[in-house]
Amino acid sequence: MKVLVVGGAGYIGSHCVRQLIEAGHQPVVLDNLVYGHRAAVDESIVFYQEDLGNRAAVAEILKNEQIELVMHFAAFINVGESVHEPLKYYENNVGNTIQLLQAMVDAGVKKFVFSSTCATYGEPDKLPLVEDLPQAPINPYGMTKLQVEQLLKDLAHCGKISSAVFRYFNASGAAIDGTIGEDHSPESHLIPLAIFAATGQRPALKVFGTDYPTPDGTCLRDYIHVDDLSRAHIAAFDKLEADNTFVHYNLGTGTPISVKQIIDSVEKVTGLTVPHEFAPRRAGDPPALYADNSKAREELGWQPKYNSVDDLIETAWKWHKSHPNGYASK
Ligand SMILES: NC(=O)c1ccc[n+]([C@@H]2O[C@H](COP(=O)([O-])OP(=O)(O)OC[C@H]3O[C@@H](n4cnc5c(N)ncnc54)[C@H](O)[C@@H]3O)[C@@H](O)[C@H]2O)c1
Ligand SMILES: O=c1ccn([C@@H]2O[C@H](COP(=O)(O)OP(=O)(O)O[C@H]3O[C@H](CO)[C@H](O)[C@H](O)[C@H]3O)[C@@H](O)[C@H]2O)c(=O)[nH]1
Repeated sequence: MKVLVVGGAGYIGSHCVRQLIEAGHQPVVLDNLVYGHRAAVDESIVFYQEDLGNRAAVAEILKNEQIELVMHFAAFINVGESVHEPLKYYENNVGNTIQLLQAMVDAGVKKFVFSSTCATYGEPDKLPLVEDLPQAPINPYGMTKLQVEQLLKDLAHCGKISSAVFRYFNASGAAIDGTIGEDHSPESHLIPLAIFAATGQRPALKVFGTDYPTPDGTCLRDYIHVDDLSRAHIAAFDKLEADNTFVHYNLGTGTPISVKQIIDSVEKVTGLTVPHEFAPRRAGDPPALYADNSKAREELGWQPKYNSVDDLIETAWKWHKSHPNGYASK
């Protein structure tokens, strides 16, 4: 299948490009490089430095490249920033996505895979999270993703575009060979920050909240390896053959892991100490988020390969050790 990977120079998109090639597909990447890295995508891959909101240019690319399916990873992803700059988030995550979908309709491309998030569930009453729980995001970032999900349902209903939507839990880890990995700027995610604290590249890690109603008082999350995410996306391609399709899946391991457990694991894997200090809760953090992933297992025949957080952190460590300054290390 010839696939346009929008946001393919970003963290998750670049890993998916690799998995697409391994699975025998032909990826073409579109990214405006506002946050992505050209070096995250092999030079042999056709690369368009373009904004997804440029409907005419994207339609042209879709037609010229004879694209059959679009995978959409491009978005602004910082929850805290979305609270202070909602327009920036609605403009890119919703407005530009509408332009992309319009371009697909213009070019007659009908298959779409979308990166959504567990943030669409807000603060759930029940755990683990199953897909049919109510979606009530508590921040603009989550709301932009929920709005696109709704639009995709409507587009499936009228037969214009069939979609597979994936609600990711905490995307983590790096390619097994350590050649590509996570390089967000600014970095806000726990695992890279814990590693940077261990190596002395950053100050002590702040543990946001130690008084949560969890076994050790710190937040519980579900850390899922980027390659496991990518494999689930590819497993859903068959579902998109039929018109009027809208399928949606949680992607997590199903195992809750606390912030303290992540610190312990980083110390074990790196052999270094993670200097850390206790800090107040971070606004908008639910105490616990972890997936019931049985729907993806049953319907896609998918299962995560990385069920041990040590194995997952091992891959992140291999990347950070060999690229202490991310892609700028090259
Ligand atoms: N990282 C996580 O833990 C996580 C969790 C849940 C959902 N997601 C979703 O997964 C997707 C990928 O996340 P990521 O961590 O890889 O983010 P990322 O920032 O590393 O990648 C996003 C890519 O999109 C590109 N981009 C942004 N706006 C663009 C535009 N207008 N035109 C063209 N390119 C544009 C950026 O340059 C970047 O390369 C996002 O949609 C995010 O909301 C991520
Ligand atoms: O310096 C830090 C950073 C994080 N944490 C804690 O570590 C856990 C994980 O935090 P991350 O920022 O790594 O991830 P989030 O769970 O906040 O965010 C994830 O889920 C969000 C939805 O809620 C978005 O989708 C986001 O892109 C995705 O990474 C949270 O309990 C957070 O409070 C710390 O204690 N210290």
